[in-house]
Amino acid sequence: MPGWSSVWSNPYRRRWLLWGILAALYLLVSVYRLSTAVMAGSLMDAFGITGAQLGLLHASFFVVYALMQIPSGILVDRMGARRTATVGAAVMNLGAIWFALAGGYGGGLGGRFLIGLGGSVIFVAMLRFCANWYRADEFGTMNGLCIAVGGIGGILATTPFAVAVEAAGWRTALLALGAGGFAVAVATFVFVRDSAERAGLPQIEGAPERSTLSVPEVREFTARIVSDRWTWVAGVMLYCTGGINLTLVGLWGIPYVVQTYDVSVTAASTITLFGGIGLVVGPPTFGRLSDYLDRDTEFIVLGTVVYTTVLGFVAATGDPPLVALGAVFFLAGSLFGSFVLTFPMIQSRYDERASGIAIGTINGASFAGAATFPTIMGWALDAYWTGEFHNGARVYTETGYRVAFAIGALAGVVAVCCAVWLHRHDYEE
Ligand SMILES: N[C@@H](Cc1c[nH]cn1)C(=O)NCC(=O)O
Repeated sequence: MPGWSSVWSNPYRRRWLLWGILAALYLLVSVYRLSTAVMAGSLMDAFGITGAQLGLLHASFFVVYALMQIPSGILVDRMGARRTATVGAAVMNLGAIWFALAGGYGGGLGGRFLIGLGGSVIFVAMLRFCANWYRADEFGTMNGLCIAVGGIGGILATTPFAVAVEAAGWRTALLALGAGGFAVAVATFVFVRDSAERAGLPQIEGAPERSTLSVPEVREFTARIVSDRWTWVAGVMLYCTGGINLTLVGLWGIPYVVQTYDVSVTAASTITLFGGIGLVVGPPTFGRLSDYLDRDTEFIVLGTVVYTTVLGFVAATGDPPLVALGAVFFLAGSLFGSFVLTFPMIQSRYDERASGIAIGTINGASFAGAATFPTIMGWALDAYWTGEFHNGARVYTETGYRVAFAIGALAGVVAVCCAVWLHRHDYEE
């Protein structure tokens, strides 16, 4: 076991410690963003709100998160990962405490808005940190590991958070997370440094100091990245795949399983848990494979084809065996690991100092999908609804759910087209 002083003085060890602090912040982002599912009943009761108002409360996070991705990239490339993540973490945890103390719906919306606003900068800051502290041929693996941390957060937001809410109440559970989050924000400011040089350590071989951008450079890179056709194609692919994943795991997956298989919410949440496990396993695996084999678009094409096939399978069968459904959710989560290989790809298309803007721009697309697909799928479900209610909630038909999954498969077809374009474009370059 290396001693503390060797961890501190060795840049190859110190970077893991600092990455761990940022990862703890991102874990919290992920817990906060998916926590409404577990608190749904308590929130409706505490604020006296309808399902639609609860949906808006949940979606408000994704709207602000998506809109903030390009500004987050700009902040990270201008101010550095440490300062951006510290401010973001303070705002996010202030939002959580605000939410926990809210007396009504307006206060709750304000708190959730602040959680989304502050949380939106953490992931991009963490990747920018990785770009400075890890070599280019380690970046795919680090990118996958970062996404996996989000997957762990998604898992913690299910049964473990439900147990905490049950034991202490939603307000106390959120207050505890907010207080813990503030402590991590302080640790970020005190310990994290933007590069080995800034930490007073020898440079990491192959990861040179990447200085921040000037204001004219920010303008120039933002304009170039946003007007690049490659950005749009990768963005549409992430919009379709990330948006559908987050919608299935975060919203419609559980009602689908409960109503189609007549099982409890707890049992149904095991199925969506498979999606979270997939997100923990897939991204580091694809990232490692991509770094090792020096391949990316091949995995992306394969990933989109399998993704579309499994969603199409549910649409075609309607009620496949639960084991098969678990496999579908697991695959959907894991294959996201192939889609986010676009992050290291876009990073390498531009000056390394603009990696925050580059990654932020396409990362926003998944969350734009997460803000729109719930409504699109909701329309399909409503269109086939027969008027049945259970405990005040609409009971949708199997046909409605099949159409919703067909929308997912259709989005998958669009993603396949984008992936093929990216592959051919990569080949021609
Ligand atoms: N964790 C993904 C989103 C996702 C896709 N499927 C399930 N979750 C992601 O895009 N992470 C980046 C981030 O900003 O959180």
